[in-house]
Amino acid sequence: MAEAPFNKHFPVSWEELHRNAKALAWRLIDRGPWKGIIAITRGGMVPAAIIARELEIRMIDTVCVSSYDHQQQRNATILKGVEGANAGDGEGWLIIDDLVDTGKTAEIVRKMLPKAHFATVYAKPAGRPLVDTFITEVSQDTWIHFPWDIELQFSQPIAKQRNG
Ligand SMILES: O=P(O)(O)OC[C@H]1O[C@H](OP(=O)(O)OP(=O)(O)O)[C@H](O)[C@@H]1O
Ligand SMILES: O=c1[nH]c(=O)c2nc[nH]c2[nH]1
Ligand SMILES: [Mg+2]
Repeated sequence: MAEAPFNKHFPVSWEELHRNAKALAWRLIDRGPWKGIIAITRGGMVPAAIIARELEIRMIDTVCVSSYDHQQQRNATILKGVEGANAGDGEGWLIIDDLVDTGKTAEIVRKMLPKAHFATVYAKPAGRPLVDTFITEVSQDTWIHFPWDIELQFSQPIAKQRNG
């Protein structure tokens, strides 16, 4: 697939992620009770852990999907489904991911668990219709940099970045 043009960059700190995942937990608590959480690996595991702590959910399983090599999207591969969780059609279950971008990953997981509630911390417009609950929307040409993918380093002044 062609490289997506990500013109904007949206770095997220651990504190921001924690705060936003907690905000998501606040939105989800009244929609429960939940039978358990299905985290979409790997990005979904971090918000899933925070939400599980806040909602006192101890039943957690994973769906293992891989679809990006950094910013390059390729065909999604399902490495593991949810056989262990006995989640049936997903009724009463919460699916957690860090974000929806094109919505490809969400589409695949929704097919596995059509009645589950799909929640993410971030959403881009193309994926937004596939999510039941999210916290922050960013534009489609924005790349979100999660805290586990980045480290502190020198940053060019904006003027230099714009002048090339
Ligand atoms: O809406 P989409 O276009 O499908 O993109 C969203 C998915 O892409 C990222 O996962 P990725 O496949 O990069 O794997 P990772 O979570 O292991 O980093 C992200 O964590 C979402 O799961
Ligand atoms: O770290 C990430 N940031 C993103 O914006 C994104 N979109 C798809 N997959 C992604 N991973
Ligand atoms: Mg992911």
